[in-house]
Amino acid sequence: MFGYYRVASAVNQTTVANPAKNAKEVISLIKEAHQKEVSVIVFPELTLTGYTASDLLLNQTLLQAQEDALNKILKNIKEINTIVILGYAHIEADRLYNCAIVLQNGNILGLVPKTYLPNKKEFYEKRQFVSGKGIVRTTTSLKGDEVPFGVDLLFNDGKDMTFGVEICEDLWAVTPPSNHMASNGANLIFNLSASNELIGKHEYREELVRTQSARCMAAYVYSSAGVGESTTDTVYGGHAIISEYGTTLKENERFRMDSHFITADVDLERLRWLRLNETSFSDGRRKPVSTIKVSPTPAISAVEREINPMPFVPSQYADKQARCDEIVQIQAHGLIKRMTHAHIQKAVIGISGGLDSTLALLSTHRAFDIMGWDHKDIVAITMPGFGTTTRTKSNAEKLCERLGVTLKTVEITNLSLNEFEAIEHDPSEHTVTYENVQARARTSILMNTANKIGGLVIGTGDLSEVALGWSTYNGDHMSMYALNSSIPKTLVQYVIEYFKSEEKIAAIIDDILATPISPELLPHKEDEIVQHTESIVGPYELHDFFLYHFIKYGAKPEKILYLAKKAFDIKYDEEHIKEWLTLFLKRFFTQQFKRSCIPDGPKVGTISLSPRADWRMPSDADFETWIKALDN
Ligand SMILES: Nc1ncnc2c1ncn2[C@@H]1O[C@H](COP(=O)(O)OP(=O)(O)OC[C@H]2O[C@@H]([n+]3cccc(C(=O)O)c3)[C@H](O)[C@@H]2O)[C@@H](O)[C@H]1O
Ligand SMILES: Nc1ncnc2c1ncn2[C@@H]1O[C@H](COP(=O)(O)OP(=O)(O)OP(=O)(O)O)[C@@H](O)[C@H]1O
Ligand SMILES: NC(=O)CC[C@H](N)C(=O)O
Repeated sequence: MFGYYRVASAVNQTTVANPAKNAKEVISLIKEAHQKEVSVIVFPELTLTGYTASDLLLNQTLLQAQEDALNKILKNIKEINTIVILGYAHIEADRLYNCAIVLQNGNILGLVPKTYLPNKKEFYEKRQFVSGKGIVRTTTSLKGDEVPFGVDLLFNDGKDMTFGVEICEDLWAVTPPSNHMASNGANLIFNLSASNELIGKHEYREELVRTQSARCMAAYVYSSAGVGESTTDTVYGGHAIISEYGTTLKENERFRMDSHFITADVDLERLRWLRLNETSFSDGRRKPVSTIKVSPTPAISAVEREINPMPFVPSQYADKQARCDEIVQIQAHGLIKRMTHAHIQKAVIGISGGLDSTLALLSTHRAFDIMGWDHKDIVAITMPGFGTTTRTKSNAEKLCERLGVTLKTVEITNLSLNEFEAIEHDPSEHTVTYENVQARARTSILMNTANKIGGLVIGTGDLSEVALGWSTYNGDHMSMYALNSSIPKTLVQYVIEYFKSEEKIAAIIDDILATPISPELLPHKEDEIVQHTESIVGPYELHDFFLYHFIKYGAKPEKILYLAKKAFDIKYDEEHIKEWLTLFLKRFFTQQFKRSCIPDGPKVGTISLSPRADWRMPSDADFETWIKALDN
C-alpha cells in the first residue's frame, strides 16, 4: 500500500543442536507473521542448528537434521507468500558456508553466504566455515535442485521492494556487503545475526544498524540469536531492530524467553524517490548482480506507523532551546554576512504585530547583538491601514519599545486612497486590488526608507506563504533579504514561543501567538479582525504537512491524503483535507512565478523553495495531473 511493506524481525526460542524443535518454533512464527500481512520475516543466524552448535556443525547427523527441518518448514509454507529468511549451514564443493536461505511459497529462492567470518576470542567461525567472498553468478545444489548461490543475490518483487541479505559480522566490517547491495538497488537489507551481550554493546549495535540504514538510504532489519543459545562462554540476548534511513522504527526488549517478532511498515517508495534526488547515491559504483524475482508478498490493509502531523517542528524529545537557538543563529548569520558585505549596519522592517514580522525582528535583533551593533539602527515601521486593529498595532509597538529598536509609524490609508484615485479604483470595492495597493504601499515605504537611511529591508514572508504564493507580488513578496523564507508557519510559531524565555517580551509574545493569522487588508469591524487567513487558504498545519511530503518525498497526492488522514485523525475529515490539498496543489503550481523571483534568504531546514538552490520549476506547469490523481 503506497509503497509500504510490513517487515518482521523474529527471535525464536532456540534449542541448541535440535533443528526439529527449532523448526516448530519457526513455523508457528511464520504463520503468525503471514496472518499479520508481513512481506518478509528474518530469523537469527544459523536458525535451525543454533549459532553455538560449534564443532557439532561439522557433524553429519546435525546437518542432516537441519535439512529435514528445512523440508518440514517448506512443506508448511506452501500456501504462504510471506518471504522467510533463515540461517542455514550449507555444504558446497566440500566446504561449509554460514548462509541465509530465502524461502517463499514452499520454494527455495536463493542462498547467500556470509562474507566476513569473525575469528577472535569468543568467535571462531573459521574453525567450521569458509567465507563466501567472491562467490557470484553461480548456483549450488540443494535437495537435488540447483539454487542461486552467492553474495551478489538481490530479490525483487517487480514493485517497490528490492532486498539483499548479509550476516552479522558483515555489518561490522569496514565495507559491509550491504553497501554494494544498496548501490545496486537494494532498498531493504536483512541481517541474520548472533551477537552476544556485553555491557553497553546493544547501544553500539543499534547505532550500527541505524547508521547503516542511513548510509544505504534503505530500511535495515536485524535479528540476533536469543537466550536459548548455549551459555558455555557467552550470553545472547535476542536483539531485534528495524531502522529506516537513519531512524529506528522498532526495537524489541532483549532477554525474552519466548519466541516473538517485531514488525514495522517501511516506506520503500519514499526511499526510492529519495535516492533519485541524491546524486552521490547515483555516483555509487554499480556491479553486476543476480536478481531473483519473487512473487507478490502480502499487501497491508492499513499502515501501522505513526505519522507526525507536525513534520517541521522538532519532536517533543528534542531540546527546544538548542533547536531554536540554532535556527536563529542560522538566520542571524545569514543576515550578518549580507549586511557586512554590503557595508550596511541598518535594517528596516515593517512590523504588523503578526507572527512573521515578529520573528524577523527578533532574529535581526539577535544579529545586531552578535555584532554589537546599536539596536536603534533597526528601524521598525508600523503602518496602520484600513484593517489594522488596536491589538496588533499595540503589540507591534510594545515589542519594538521593549527591544529598544527605533519605532516609526506611517499611516498608509491616505497613500492608498491616492493610489485608488490614480488607478480609478472604487475604495468601496474590497477586491484584490484594494488589498494589494496597501501591501505595495507598505513595501514602497520600507524600500524608500532604506534608501534614505542607508539600510536594508528585511523580508518577513515564511515558507508556507512562499509555497502558497500568499503574498502580494512586488509587495511584501519583495525585500533585500528574506529572513524567514525557509521557515514554515508551524515552525515560526514554535520559534517565537521560545523567545518567551525573555521576560520583558513574554506577555507580548503570548498575545501575538494568540492573535488570529491575518493580513489585515480588509477593513476591520469594531476593531476586530475580519480577514482570517486560515479560513481563506486553509489551516497552515495542513499545508505544512502537504508541503513536507510533496517536496521532501515527492509523495503522490493520494498518498499525502492518506497520510494526512492518519496523522490528523479526527481533527479534519477526509472531505476537508481533500479540499485543502486540492487548493494547496493548485496554488503551489500557479504561484511559482512569485517564487521564481524571491530575494536571497538562508536555508534553515531541509526544505527550501529557493529558485536558485532547492526548487526549480516552470511557472507554467499544469496542475491537472496532480488534481486528477486525487479524484481517483
Ligand atoms: N504565471 C504567472 N506569471 C506571471 N504573472 C502572473 C502569473 N499568474 C498571475 N500573474 C499576475 O500576478 C498578479 C497576481 O499576483 P498578485 O498581484 O500578487 O496578487 P494575488 O496573488 O492575486 O493576490 C495576493 C493575495 O495575497 C494575500 N496576501 C497579500 C499580502 C500579505 C498576505 C499575508 O497574509 O502575508 C497575504 C492577499 O490577501 C491576496 O489574496 C496578477 O496581476 C496576474 O496577472
Ligand atoms: N500594519 C502593518 N504595519 C507594518 N508592516 C506591515 C503591516 N501589515 C503588514 N506589514 C508588513 O507586511 C508583511 C506581510 O503582512 P502580513 O500581515 O501578512 O504578515 P505578518 O503579520 O508578519 O504575519 P502573519 O502572516 O503571520 O500575520 C508583514 O510581515 C509586515 O512586514
Ligand atoms: N556472529 C557474528 O558474526 C558476531 C560478530 C559480531 N561482531 C558481534 O559480536 O556481534
